Amino acid sequence: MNSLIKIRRDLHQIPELGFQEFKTQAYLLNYIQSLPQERLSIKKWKTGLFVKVHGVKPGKTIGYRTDIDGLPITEETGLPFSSTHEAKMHACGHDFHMSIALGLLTHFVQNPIADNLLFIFQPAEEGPGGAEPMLQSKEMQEWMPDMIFALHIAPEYPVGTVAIKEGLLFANTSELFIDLKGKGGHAALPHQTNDMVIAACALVNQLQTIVSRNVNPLDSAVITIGKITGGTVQNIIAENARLEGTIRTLTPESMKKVKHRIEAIVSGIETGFECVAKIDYGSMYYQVYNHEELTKEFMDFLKDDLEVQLIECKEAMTGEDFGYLLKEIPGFMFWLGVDTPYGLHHAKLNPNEDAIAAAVRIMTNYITFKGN
Ligand SMILES: CC(=O)N[C@@H](CCC[C@H](N)C(=O)O)C(=O)O
Repeated sequence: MNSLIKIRRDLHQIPELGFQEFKTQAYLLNYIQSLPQERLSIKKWKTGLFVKVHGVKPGKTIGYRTDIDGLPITEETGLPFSSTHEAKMHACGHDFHMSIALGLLTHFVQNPIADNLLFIFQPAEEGPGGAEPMLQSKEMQEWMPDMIFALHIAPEYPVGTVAIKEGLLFANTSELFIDLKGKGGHAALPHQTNDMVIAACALVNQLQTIVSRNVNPLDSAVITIGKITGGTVQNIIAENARLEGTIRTLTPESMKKVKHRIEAIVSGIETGFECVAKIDYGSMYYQVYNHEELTKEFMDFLKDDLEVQLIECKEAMTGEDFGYLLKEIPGFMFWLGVDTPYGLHHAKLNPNEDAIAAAVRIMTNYITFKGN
């Protein structure tokens, strides 16, 4: 078996949630320390890593970032190398992203280029967000790259596909948690209570009017409530309910507007249902905005590559805290085709492993071109 596929399968078996990536960090470190060390400098940052490959005649530093965390999903792929961590899964391709980064790192340790390379192994992309604090860290400030690249697997495209666009690629995101507190009581005596199951249902419905009635139809936004909890048993009226969701917008300005509307609607629910509500926006990610010139240059570079199918894609409502790095450092992210029927965040996601070698080849060529 190809060694990067073995690495991917090893990592696939040990998914860990944001800032708990202890085994993942140890695995990455163990592998990186097994490479020739002459050109390497390594710094740990929380559960992540910064790894610098010193160039032979450095003029600049090229950054490459991978995320390393998994999701709270129970895997249903039935693969022999399924997750060994209960209710956790690499269902967003971060096992692929890490293997590709290690493939690049291995290549450039063995075949150094003129410029320095900085590999960033970033925790907590799925939440609460590792990119922004990593960017602010003294470790990164000392090794700040001049440009930075990353990729994300895309189930819908065949292997060999690179899908990218200049400018906005991924949305602005904000988590959304709303706690409702009313007055519980006997199921047969509703007039003595303020039922938070009813309030939560009304709130979910009213939240849907924001996208349909407050956002310009030529703009776009998403409000998804992914989880509702409330109540205790079937014959007690619920005193508490909690909605958990996420907001996606195409601009930071629309995010402000959507939040303003959420606050107005929640305040109406408080009045209408005589309850108390608390909104918490959790973690927020800045949009992924690809640097125009570098993206165009990358696309031109790929046009001569007969093994790559280049697609100029549309922006997506997915979020990525890589956006914080792109806000400060020129660079881009692209979608990498992995050809599989189940989407990101699905318990049956099973990407085609041929995409690992394809990505390593593409990015080895591009980084070599940029760094010599
Ligand atoms: C690529 C991808 O799927 N990213 C996640 C980022 C999650 C951000 C945050 N936890 C949220 O839910 O708002 C996504 O869900 O798009």
